[in-house]
Amino acid sequence: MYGSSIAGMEIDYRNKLVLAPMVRVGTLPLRMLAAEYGADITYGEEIIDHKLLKCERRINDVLGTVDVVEKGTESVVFRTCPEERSRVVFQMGTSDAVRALRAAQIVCMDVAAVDINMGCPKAFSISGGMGAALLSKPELIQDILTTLKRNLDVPVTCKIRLLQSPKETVELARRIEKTGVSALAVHGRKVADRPRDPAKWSEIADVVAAVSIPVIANGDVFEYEDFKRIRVATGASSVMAARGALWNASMFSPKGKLPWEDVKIEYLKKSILWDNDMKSTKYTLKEMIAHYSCLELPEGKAINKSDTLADLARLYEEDKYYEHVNKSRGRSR
Ligand SMILES: Cc1cc2nc3c(=O)[nH]c(=O)nc-3n(C[C@H](O)[C@H](O)[C@H](O)COP(=O)(O)O)c2cc1C
Repeated sequence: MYGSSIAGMEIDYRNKLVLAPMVRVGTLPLRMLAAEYGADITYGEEIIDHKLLKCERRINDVLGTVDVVEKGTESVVFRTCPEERSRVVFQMGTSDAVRALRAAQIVCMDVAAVDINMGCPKAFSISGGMGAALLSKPELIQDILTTLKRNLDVPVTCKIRLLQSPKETVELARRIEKTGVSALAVHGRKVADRPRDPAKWSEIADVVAAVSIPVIANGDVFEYEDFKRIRVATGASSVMAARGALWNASMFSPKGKLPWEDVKIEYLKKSILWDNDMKSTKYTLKEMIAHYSCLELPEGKAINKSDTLADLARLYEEDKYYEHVNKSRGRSR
């Protein structure tokens, strides 16, 4: 059912495997695929409050989805469906409590929780006072989180990076806990760290020891076994994976990883099924190929030249599936 009330319902953040928020990657197909393999909670990509405020909510009867679409256009900013309602987390970029609340109200009836990104080190985030810029503004963090917490019926959470010293990170985590958030995700890297720098699990452990809300540990979890390793090392309630899941979403499966080529095709099929944004599908496929193979080979070049999902379906000999999906949509109209 679309938008039916789950007011007051809390996600259980204990012992969960979580798909991390990833720009351009964490759209509906990857979220559904990760959940199929075993992810319990799936974050959407970060969407900036300013962008959300230009959008309206539309029911898409053809796909069976709820679409958040830029007004006056057909540009889908966020697509979700009732099947993922109990596990999808909407992540937002913001630098202002009132704006964050107005934006969150557009999506909150269709998602399980709202998360604020306090870790993005990219220039566009920092210059807008968002993402990691918030880490040095504890009063603003408090204002944003308490405003959302008081006015939304869904759980509110945030995702931070490590500060300069474990003491500073712990102080911030304690302040965040006081706002009443339901969980805190900690990416075990500092703002200046690069993805290749090892995540500091011991500094996540310091946060876990200092707060009593569930902590979601994030950083360098690539294999199913790593979920247990990071939980043992940090004591965290739950674990979040980003790049590992982007490269091979079957990492969430207790049965072990499937060959990445198979997962790639499953991802393409989900993209077709949910009529995903072509830029998101192309980017995600290219990231998989760049990791396991090479974008300079014919496959990568062909993806670059593809303009539509139909082109990709043809490239991977999934044209029959593409036609079948489109025919059945025609019938449901
Ligand atoms: C392609 C990509 C996009 C990302 N986008 C976001 C985002 O939208 N919001 C966010 O909080 N973190 C984002 N991140 C950071 C991840 O959520 C995660 O914190 C980081 O990659 C560390 O986890 P890992 O070691 O499992 O990759 C992104 C990471 C990647 C690789």
